[in-house]
Amino acid sequence: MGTDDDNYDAEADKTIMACLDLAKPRSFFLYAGAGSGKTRSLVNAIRAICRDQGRHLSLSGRRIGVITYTNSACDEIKQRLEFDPRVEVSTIHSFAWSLIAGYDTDIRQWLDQNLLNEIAELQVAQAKGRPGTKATSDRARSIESKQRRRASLGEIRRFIYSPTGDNRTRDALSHAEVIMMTSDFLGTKNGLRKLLMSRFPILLIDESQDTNRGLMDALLGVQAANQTRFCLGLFGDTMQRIYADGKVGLAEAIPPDWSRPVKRMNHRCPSRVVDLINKVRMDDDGQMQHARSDAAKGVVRLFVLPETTSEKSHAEAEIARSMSQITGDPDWVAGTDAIKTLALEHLMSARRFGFESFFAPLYAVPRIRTGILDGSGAGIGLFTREILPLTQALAAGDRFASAAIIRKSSPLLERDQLEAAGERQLDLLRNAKAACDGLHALCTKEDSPSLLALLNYVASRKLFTIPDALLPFVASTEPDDSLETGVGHGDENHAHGKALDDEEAKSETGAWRLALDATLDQIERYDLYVRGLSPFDTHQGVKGLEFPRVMVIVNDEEARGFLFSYEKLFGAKEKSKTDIDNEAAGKETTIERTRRLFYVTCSRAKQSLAIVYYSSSPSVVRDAMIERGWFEPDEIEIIS
Ligand SMILES: Nc1ncnc2c1ncn2[C@@H]1O[C@H](COP(=O)(O)OP(=O)(O)OP(=O)(O)O)[C@@H](O)[C@H]1O
Repeated sequence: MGTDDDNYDAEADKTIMACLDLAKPRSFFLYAGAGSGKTRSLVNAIRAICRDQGRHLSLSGRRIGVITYTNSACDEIKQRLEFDPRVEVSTIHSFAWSLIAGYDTDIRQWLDQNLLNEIAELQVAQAKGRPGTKATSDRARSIESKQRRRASLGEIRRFIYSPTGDNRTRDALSHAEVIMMTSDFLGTKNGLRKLLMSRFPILLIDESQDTNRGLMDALLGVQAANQTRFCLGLFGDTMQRIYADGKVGLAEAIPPDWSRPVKRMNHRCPSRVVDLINKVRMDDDGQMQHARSDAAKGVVRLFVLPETTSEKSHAEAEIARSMSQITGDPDWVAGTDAIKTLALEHLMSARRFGFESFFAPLYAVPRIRTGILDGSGAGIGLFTREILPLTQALAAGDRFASAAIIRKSSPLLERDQLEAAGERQLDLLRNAKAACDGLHALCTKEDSPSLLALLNYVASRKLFTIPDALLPFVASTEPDDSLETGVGHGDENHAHGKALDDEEAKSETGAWRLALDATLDQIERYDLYVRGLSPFDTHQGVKGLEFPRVMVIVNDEEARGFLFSYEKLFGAKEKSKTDIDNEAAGKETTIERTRRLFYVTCSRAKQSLAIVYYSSSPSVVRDAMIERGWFEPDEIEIIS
């Protein structure tokens, strides 16, 4: 049966291939449920174009553009296409930047106008606000900083966009600015539209339900004006729109002459999970999927616990044990790596995986949040890309790896230094080795040294360059041979045990002051987490991925967000007045948003799925779930 199932939706792939004709392109919209093989169709379609029309592409110097949602999806697709040079796979931000980079005059004008608009908006709010409040002083600061930035625009010759830069400079553009600018330019500048089409006659977008709506509108505009020259291929699932950025009503905005291939089979999930996600979807658009005929039945369980459960990690370990017994699958207890645990909020993962004291303070500062989440923030790289790998190489006695890190990033062995040293090069090497030995000694002396101690040691030995964000915590940058003093400097400088006032804790410097108290083992776990290599992730972060065993943690109270409410979705809490008003006005409600998120998490499971739900009213949840038919009575366990 397997092969029949493999070809169940083969018609959709044929339709797509027919659209991707460079001589006669047609745009298409492949919207289908989870696990239906959309990403697979995308990769197959590109392979087919390269095979059949690759020569034509190469001769005309054009490429197929592919936009993915995350860097890891980008790498995955590149690999599956064996890094074919005729295909350019990028995230939306790098794609946008590749179009507008170098148009510095246009960028400067846009920024100038945008800053003017932002300042005007802030001034209106300021005029209405009460004087003397915190909001007023924040706004005043923001106005000032925008005015300063505006005044300095003339001095910037070349703007940069550096998603992984450790130092933010005045010429750097933010993620949001790059996207907004590109959307505006595509809407108004004919030259840029032509450039886009001549570079990428075919542009395919994966997970397009979450593509920034401004940019999506701009691309739809380009397509509408150039139907015979430009093919836009959208892959996605409206039920999986989980970010606020995506275009609401995208399906309705697609012109009638586009092709709309259909896929109905779920190739990923066992039949019980397909059944569950079909039911979850019933109240949305009612689209149904079939499981493969060779799919296992699989297991789904709902464990409901009181919100007040104190030892949550312990309860979750017990549940994993139960799942192992229920499923007969020993991997549920084979160590956390075999399970993927999905939490609603990063802090919940940080708490469970053990990197909260490093992460929480930095994550609390909105301005630097993105960089903290993707590991690119200012100051982060010193720990994750330099100190951590070096200490690991030293601990493993891997002299080759430690030498490679030093050569790559340490100022001690920079080429200029080596050249200037002439005969004394050996001294430099000895000095670098002594600095490494000292670092190793610091790490072995304490269980796991504090980041502050490490920072000060590294600064005192000039082992790595200290990024601006961390300079306030370095007591002295003079060389210092004493390990003890190196550590001591930090303690002096650092307000140990001193509570920070609110204002300071919310600033980047205040946040670092707290985060530097964390130990190096937290960096190790944080690094695994942001690279997607830990057993934890968020409900949102696993879009597009799949895992054999999935544990979904649901806890509104711990997540403290306002965008999602599982309590309302599961019937433990009444709809609010706003929900009812939104519903009446045809606007999106919290319940709809949460339902889509729940659909995404459940549909990641390839074998078995445990939902661990901390609720204010466990028995109400059980009754509601049975009544709605999402779970059978024997699939629900209340743990008190
Ligand atoms: N026709 C097929 N035959 C066999 N396996 C398939 C087929 N299509 C997809 N699969 C497998 O099913 C799984 C899901 O495929 P894929 O990730 O492409 O789905 P998707 O539609 O992009 O999912 P999602 O929307 O959940 O991200 C993958 O393991 C893939 O290899």
